[in-house]
Amino acid sequence: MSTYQLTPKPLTKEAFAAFGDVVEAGDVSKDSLIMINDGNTERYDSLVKVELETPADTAVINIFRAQPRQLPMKIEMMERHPRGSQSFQPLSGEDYLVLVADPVEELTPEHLHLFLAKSTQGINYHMNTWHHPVLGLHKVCDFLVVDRKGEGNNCEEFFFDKNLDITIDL
Ligand SMILES: NC(=O)N[C@@H](O)C(=O)O
Ligand code: NI
Repeated sequence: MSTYQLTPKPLTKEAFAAFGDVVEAGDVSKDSLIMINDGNTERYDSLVKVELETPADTAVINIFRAQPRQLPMKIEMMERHPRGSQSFQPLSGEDYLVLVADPVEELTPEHLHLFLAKSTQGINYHMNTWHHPVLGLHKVCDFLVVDRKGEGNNCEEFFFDKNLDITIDL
């Protein structure tokens, strides 16, 4: 049995850029920030473009209510959405984990990248980015999820060899 233990890096725009976007107010380029509502409100505008495979697809807004993961946690699979992007915005005030992988067809533990996202940071997986299903921590957490609805299968899964012992922890 080969053992791999991953601990997270802090989530930053730069570190996550190959996999998607970090969605947060405050640290954005000046042209994203628009004052609206007669100066009452800061609009952090168009931080992410929702990716949809065809014009017939629709972007939908969901809420995922995730049970907290028990750590250390064994990682058995990854998934990707080939027909659209998927974003997660935390609603419950808790940090969470984000596990992504390099764009290869046969994943090995070396392709995995684990990030710790702050409770103020959302993420957007670019279309077809390998990721683990939502990894909420500490308590039941809600996430606002924007992703693609349309024809065809939009979820491909990869299962690691059962002889691999891959675990994530804080
Ligand atoms: N299956 C589903 O909608 N959830 C996953 O895509 C996920 O990333 O959590
Ligand atoms: Ni997903």
